[in-house]
Amino acid sequence: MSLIHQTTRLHDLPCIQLRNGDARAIVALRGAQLLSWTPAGGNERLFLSSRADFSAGAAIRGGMPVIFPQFGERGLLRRHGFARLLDWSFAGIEDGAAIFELRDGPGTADWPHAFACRLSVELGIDTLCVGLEVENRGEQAFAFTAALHGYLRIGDIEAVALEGLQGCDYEDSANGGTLHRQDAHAVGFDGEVDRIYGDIVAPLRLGDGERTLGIEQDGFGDCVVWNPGPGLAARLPDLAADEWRRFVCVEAAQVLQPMVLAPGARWRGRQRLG
Ligand SMILES: O=P(O)(O)OC[C@H]1O[C@H](O)[C@H](O)[C@@H](O)[C@@H]1O
Repeated sequence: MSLIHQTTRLHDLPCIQLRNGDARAIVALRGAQLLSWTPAGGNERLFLSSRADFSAGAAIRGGMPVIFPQFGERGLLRRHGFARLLDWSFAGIEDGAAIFELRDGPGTADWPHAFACRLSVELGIDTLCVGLEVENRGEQAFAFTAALHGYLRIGDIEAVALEGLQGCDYEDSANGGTLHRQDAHAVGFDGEVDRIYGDIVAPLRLGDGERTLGIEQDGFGDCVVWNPGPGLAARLPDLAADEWRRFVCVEAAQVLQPMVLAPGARWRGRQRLG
């Protein structure tokens, strides 16, 4: 099978729809943000909020936002950086993957560096592999943090277990950044969970009692696990009541150690779901 693409619109945003056999994915040019992924013969695997704000300048709640060059509030830029808010260009299909590009320009002036980002989306029959490449095109080194902030659709949060993190240390962002070790075999979700796990090596498995999803990453050193729980969810205007029960974010991330790129250097990270 080979990857077929066509332009489309979703929520009034220009998008690229990808097909490989019966597998489908939709990527908005805004943010190069995956909004939908359906493996062949399966159901939608990404969560997109029914109250997502698709207007210009807003961050879309759901899918897979690309976070660059700043994760969260770890720097002077706006929260989670600018990459998820800007229009990327579609560069076509290369080696079986759809390629999206973002370069420095007027929308990135707050971060005074020359760079090129390439996001690759490889749609398999029942897998999805998303890669982020960052190139320093300037004369000075720069540092960045980044993440593929996927909202993974689940049946119900109560039955969810995330395996593969046992023994990993994590920063607990929901509790003042305190440091802990994951002792339990699986991460469960009982209230707000917002953690940055470091030194990820093993593949992860997200199970919701009905199906499981394998999650692998390379290049990215960390994994952010987030669900807002009922308390924080009630304060998020772009999430409907109880929608927090329908997703878990398992984000391939480079956060704890910002990546430093010398002039001309490139970094690559990717996450594989399936
Ligand atoms: O609401 P957003 O800006 O999209 O951020 C959503 C979430 O992103 C990450 O997962 C962070 O770890 C969380 O602290 C944050 O709440």
